[in-house]
Amino acid sequence: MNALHHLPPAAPLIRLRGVSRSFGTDRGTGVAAVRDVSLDIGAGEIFGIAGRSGAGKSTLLRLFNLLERPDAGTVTVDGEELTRLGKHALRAARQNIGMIFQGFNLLQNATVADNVAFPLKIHGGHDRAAMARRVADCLALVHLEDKAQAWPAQLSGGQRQRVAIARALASGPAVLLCDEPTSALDAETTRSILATLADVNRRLGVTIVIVSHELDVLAALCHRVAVIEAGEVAEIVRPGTPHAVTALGRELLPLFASATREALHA
Ligand SMILES: Nc1ncnc2c1ncn2[C@@H]1O[C@H](COP(=O)(O)OP(=O)(O)OP(=O)(O)O)[C@@H](O)[C@H]1O
Repeated sequence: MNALHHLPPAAPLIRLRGVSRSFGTDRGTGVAAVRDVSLDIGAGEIFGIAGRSGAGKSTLLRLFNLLERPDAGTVTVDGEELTRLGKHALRAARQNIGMIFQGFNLLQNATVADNVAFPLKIHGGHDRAAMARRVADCLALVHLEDKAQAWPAQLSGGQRQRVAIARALASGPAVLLCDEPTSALDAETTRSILATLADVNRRLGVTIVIVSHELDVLAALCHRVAVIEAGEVAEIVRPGTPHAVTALGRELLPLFASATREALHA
């Protein structure tokens, strides 16, 4: 189904047009992981990506910042068509797109503060005082001011993911991509990470795209959720959708009424 039926009314911050990505096609055993996906995601939206294992969720997410290069189609973020950019310009454009992962991906040999400062150091242009202020602001946003000098190994899983969120926000991105951000966490910690993401969205206006196999996580946090089947957008559901056409969509709909969602969107 073509997702253009579900465009948000405002000008989209993220626009995918006819995006496809296959793996291993040269050997004739190719997997079409993402097939001709067109999507618009509005500024300030929290957009979920659901799907069974192997449906193409992570590949689709990695196309948003060109961690995966599409074989066909265009990806535009905040007015910049990423698929047209050369290496140097793409690196600059990626400062506008933060990302967090299931495994946190922190530097183990660096303090919390140095982890958060890392993207700022890489891209340069910040003096020490400005960098220190930015790191402090980002750590305050995720309530970890007191852990600046701690090492990742001294933190809980939830605290590590909050450091990863602070690091992803350090360069002031318009977009935060989240790949299974709570899958390594217990239920209570998951709720606290969802609260942090909702807070980041509300306070900073950051547009969030989140992949999760946990439907309750997506239903609690997202304004809309795309259901991916065999690399295609099978449908897009949101609270108030009268009925869903996919099995996952039908599982999602009642979950939109959860207490966690009410708390996050109060
Ligand atoms: N680097 C790669 N090389 C070859 N095949 C790949 C690669 N990455 C993904 N695939 C294949 O593409 C398809 C989609 O994978 P993807 O990881 O995007 O799915 P997913 O929905 O995120 O799955 P899961 O929920 O299990 O993580 C799968 O068949 C997978 O095996």
